[in-house]
Amino acid sequence: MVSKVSALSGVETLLTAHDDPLTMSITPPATETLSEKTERLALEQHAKQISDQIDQDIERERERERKAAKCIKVLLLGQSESGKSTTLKNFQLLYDPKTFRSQRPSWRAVIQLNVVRSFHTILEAITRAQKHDREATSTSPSSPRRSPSPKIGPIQLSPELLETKARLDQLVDLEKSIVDRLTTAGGGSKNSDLATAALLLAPGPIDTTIANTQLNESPSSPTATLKKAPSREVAINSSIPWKEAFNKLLRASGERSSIESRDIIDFDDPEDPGHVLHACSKDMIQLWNDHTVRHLLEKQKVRLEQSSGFFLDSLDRITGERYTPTDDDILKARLKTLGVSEYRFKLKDPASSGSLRDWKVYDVGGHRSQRAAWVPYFDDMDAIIFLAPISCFDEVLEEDHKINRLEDTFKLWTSIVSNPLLKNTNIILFLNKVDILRTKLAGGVMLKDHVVSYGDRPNDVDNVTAYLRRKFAGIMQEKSSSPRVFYGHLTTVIDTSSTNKILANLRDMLMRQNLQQTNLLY
Ligand SMILES: Nc1nc2c(ncn2[C@@H]2O[C@H](COP(=O)(O)OP(=O)(O)OP(=O)(O)O)[C@@H](O)[C@H]2O)c(=O)[nH]1
Ligand SMILES: [Mg+2]
Repeated sequence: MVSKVSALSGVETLLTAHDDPLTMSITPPATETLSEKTERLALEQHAKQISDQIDQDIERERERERKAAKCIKVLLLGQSESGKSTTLKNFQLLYDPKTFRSQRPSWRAVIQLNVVRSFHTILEAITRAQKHDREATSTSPSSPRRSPSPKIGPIQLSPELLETKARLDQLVDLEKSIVDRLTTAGGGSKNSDLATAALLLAPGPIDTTIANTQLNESPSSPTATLKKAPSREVAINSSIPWKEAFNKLLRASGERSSIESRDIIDFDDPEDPGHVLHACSKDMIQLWNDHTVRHLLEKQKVRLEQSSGFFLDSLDRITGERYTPTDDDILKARLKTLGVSEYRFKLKDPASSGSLRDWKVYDVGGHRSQRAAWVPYFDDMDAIIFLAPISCFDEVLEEDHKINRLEDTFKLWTSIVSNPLLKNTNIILFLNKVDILRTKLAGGVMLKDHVVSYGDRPNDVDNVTAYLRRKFAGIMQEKSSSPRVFYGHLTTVIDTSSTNKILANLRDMLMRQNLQQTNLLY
């Protein structure tokens, strides 16, 4: 039997079941007088008002929760090696340090790989110099056309140096084994997570021809010498949680259950590349500090100090027996991104009494072949952080040696600010790698040789950054798909303290905007 009761409205009370206990308990007595009835109806009216108020409060609270739950989304964009993944690491270190630090063992392997690759480059440079040396001595003076390239020239390589080099040749094999270890824990496919984790070698062999270390001409300046980016890199398919998989694997092999990274790193594992690195430590340090080696690298324009994943100034520490990466090491580690990956954080919202707000930060691969994957993420972003590596004004794209990296960045910036899908999205520019820019300018590399319009302005960091900043702002003003405020920051995203301040300001701005949009703040 059905009984429908509107308990708080006496007038509208509908009784269909006179024997229902609840109905009977609220039915007015038959002897009710007029004044009793008036008093009862007034009470019921008052109760209804309270009930309605409660309903409204509940509904408002639900609405607030619904709106507050709207997550803030940030997309990191920029060309390859602009610093997107490093910016993401800063987010993680700032807002999810526990997860960041639990990933130390995987980053340790990447850092070892970076070190070994740097040595691979040095060994190749020495081989090139040897080849030139041989060519120089075998060339007869009567055939001047075959004289060695003036860019390299004969360099006297001592027998000791060549012996050191021969001992370090084993690092090339170590490189392969570290990649294997990162992918399938030693080459097998026992661990299915890692078997599919696919740390990939980007296509193209290491190109060691002398011509590539010399002339690549910038379209903006026919006389400019451009630095060739390394042509082979290890990349990660970001759709797979490789760090977690790698940690899991190490835990399994070490039969450890703790998630503390120091416990996970199994220093006694005979397969750990750390043993070979430690055994080679003295030779590595000696080779890197050798004057002849530095000289031939300089002659071949191999500037490892300015390249990604440079750790050679910390060899002593990194080749130590029980090396564990620091936070700074992890920020400097280089692993190319493939695909798009989403990272979630919960951040305290200072504007709403410290309640937690979900954030999603998307990191994408910046290589040209990866850029088509960006577009589906343009919808519904609160902000884009665009990374412009301004130190790269004298470099070419790894994927196309005819294209200057700064020119590519300007083109990308133009296409992002003018994209109609992004007209409601905040765009924040990071003019990144200011530290490298400073070193380059101090070393005499002239911006005007690559950006003709710079003219005879002083070649120092203040003037150069102000000029580039104006250029980016000008493009935004001219091309933007909607009126926008230009947010431009000079950054060195491997420097956590300065980057954290910028990210904290960004966080506050986005939280405030998000609240304004949901009409809760005002
Ligand atoms: N010295 C210096 N190095 C930086 C800076 N920003 C990033 N790096 C380094 O540059 C390298 C490339 O940075 P990533 O963050 O991997 O670049 P990315 O934009 O994610 O590159 P892709 O994944 O290929 O798209 C890493 O080794 C970083 O540590 C900076 O401001 N200064
Ligand atoms: Mg990346």
